[in-house]
Amino acid sequence: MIDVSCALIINHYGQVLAAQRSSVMHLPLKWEFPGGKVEQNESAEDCLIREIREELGIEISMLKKMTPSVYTQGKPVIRLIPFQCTWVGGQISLTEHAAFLWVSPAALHELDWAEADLPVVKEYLDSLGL
Ligand SMILES: Nc1nc2c([nH]c(=O)n2[C@H]2C[C@H](O)[C@@H](COP(=O)(O)OP(=O)(O)OP(=O)(O)O)O2)c(=O)[nH]1
Repeated sequence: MIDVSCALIINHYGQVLAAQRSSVMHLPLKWEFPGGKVEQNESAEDCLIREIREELGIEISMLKKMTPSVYTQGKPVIRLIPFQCTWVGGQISLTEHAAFLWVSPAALHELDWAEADLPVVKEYLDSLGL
């Protein structure tokens, strides 16, 4: 099983950043929360700060850890570790993804999410009473 940290980056309007995997990545064109694999001797939080710098070029601050979800259908099995975050600096510039969107919570269900992200979307909507 590999640990993957991911970020629900929430802006001042309450919108959440969704990132679309590129056509050359595994799970092409699926939407996900940006992040990546936790390296050896790295915390999930440090991984996320590093990955968001690499993939989006911005600085984030952690707000809250959410419930990890384990996705067993793929290989390797993935444990997705989500964090709610705020954007604290820098300008978004994509290095790996095809696109990004700021999505209002009510519209999150409209995107074609990677399977492992669906429980994360649900937990976030539940926490808002949606
Ligand atoms: N980053 C991220 N990965 C996800 C999500 N949902 C999901 O199933 N995954 C999967 C896709 C990939 O198989 C794996 C993460 O790999 P990755 O390729 O994005 O991470 P990485 O940048 O560390 O990988 P690498 O290219 O450096 O090896 O987790 C998600 O919301 N965010």
